[in-house]
Amino acid sequence: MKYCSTRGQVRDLSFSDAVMMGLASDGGLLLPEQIPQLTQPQLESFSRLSYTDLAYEIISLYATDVPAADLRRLVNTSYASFNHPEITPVVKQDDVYILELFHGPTLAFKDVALQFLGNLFEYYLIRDNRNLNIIGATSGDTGSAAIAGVRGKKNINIFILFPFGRVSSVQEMQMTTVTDDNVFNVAIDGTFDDAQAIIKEIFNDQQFKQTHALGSINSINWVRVLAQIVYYFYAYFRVREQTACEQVQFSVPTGNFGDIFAGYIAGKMGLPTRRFILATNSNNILCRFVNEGDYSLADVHHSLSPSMDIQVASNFERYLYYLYEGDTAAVVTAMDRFKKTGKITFSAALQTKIQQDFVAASVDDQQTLEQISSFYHHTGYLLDPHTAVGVKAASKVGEDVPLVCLATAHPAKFPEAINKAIKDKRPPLEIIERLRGLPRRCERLAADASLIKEMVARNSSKS
Ligand SMILES: Cc1ncc(COP(=O)(O)O)c(C=O)c1O
Ligand SMILES: N[C@@H](CCOP(=O)(O)O)C(=O)O
Repeated sequence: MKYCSTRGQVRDLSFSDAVMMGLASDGGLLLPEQIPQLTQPQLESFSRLSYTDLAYEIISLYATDVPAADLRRLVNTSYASFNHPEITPVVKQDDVYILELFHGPTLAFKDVALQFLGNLFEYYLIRDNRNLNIIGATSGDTGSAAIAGVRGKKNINIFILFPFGRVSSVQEMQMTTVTDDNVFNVAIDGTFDDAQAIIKEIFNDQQFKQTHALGSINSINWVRVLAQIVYYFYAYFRVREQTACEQVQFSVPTGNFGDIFAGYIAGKMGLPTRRFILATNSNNILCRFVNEGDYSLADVHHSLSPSMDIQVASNFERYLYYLYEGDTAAVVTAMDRFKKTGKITFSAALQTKIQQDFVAASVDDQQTLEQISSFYHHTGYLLDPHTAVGVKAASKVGEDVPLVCLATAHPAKFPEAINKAIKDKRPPLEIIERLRGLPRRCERLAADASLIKEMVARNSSKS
């Protein structure tokens, strides 16, 4: 399998080179040159596999230059850190299938890919005897999952930027209580979008990137998307066992468009699914894109589902590549226009195509709180605010097939929102309680790429 950029200037990369390149050197995002199509017998044989075996089979279709025995070991090691034997179990609550993606070390879906990516990085670094400086942006969950994926690993430094005061207290504690020498937490004065823009700006300085051996853990990195494809298949097989359904529908709470894009790729591989439900909070740029063909920037709102407080959705560019049928010049024109004007509009014909892939709804904070509360009182099951956005959106635009809602985080990560939804309800968890009172390390900086570069340069030789 070879990889190419959405912007057309990079092609023919191996999987390993794509992993290490992160952001494509022409400023685009990397994608596989073809998407493998699963045959019916393959689907049937995959349906009987455990999560880790399924992950191995799917990842091996894309990671074609990693020797089979090494890949199997990497996959097995990555999912051994999960606290549920099924890794991503599906539980039925009322008439909704909840795909629980929060059984990893930091209690969010990010662990599914970042445990694997951390191990993959370590594998390459040992093999090639080199160092890596990871830089990443987080609105709360990617940061702690990435840190958990690489902490204690030799030859790696990690620098994580998060928006000051905009992540939940638990998310901040999960990051800043990791005081290992190779972990650098930076609270920036700005939004997640500012943090992500800084990361892309630094990656686009090719000389700095080479000199300091930069690596990416955000969904900029194809591996993030790849590892997330697996659980869409896993969930479909579990629901099919219970319902004998031909198709399911997934509702995906969305911010950076990475998770739902993984589902979209699964669909292209042959997953029997209806249109994906794209669920946003009040930061609804993606919802407007689907419903009105209007992808235009607005201010970032601070919501009760803070990990989705995003306007500039990184993986949107990957979807554009398919929407424009691989026309990289059209992708470049659209991305340039967005950079200059903050807006891309889509013709009626393109809107029809978009609406064949997605339906969308946006859910405000009040509706999120009501959804958490009503679901809890009806079923006894506590939804985190992001998951609640997905469940509520599905009630607005879902179709008449079994519904799988992605539970992207554990409610214990968002005590403020839970407490607002259900008076006096606190979902304490031992692994979080243990962090309280631990020493913390975090630097606060202005949202300025040059300050982050200085920090990386100052520390990069220490790995
Ligand atoms: C808990 C949670 N749910 C949903 C999302 C949205 O996922 P994506 O950014 O891949 O669209 C995020 C952040 O990315 C998150 O942390
Ligand atoms: N919601 C994310 C934002 C970063 O997205 P990513 O999927 O590109 O890493 C977070 O929790 O940090």
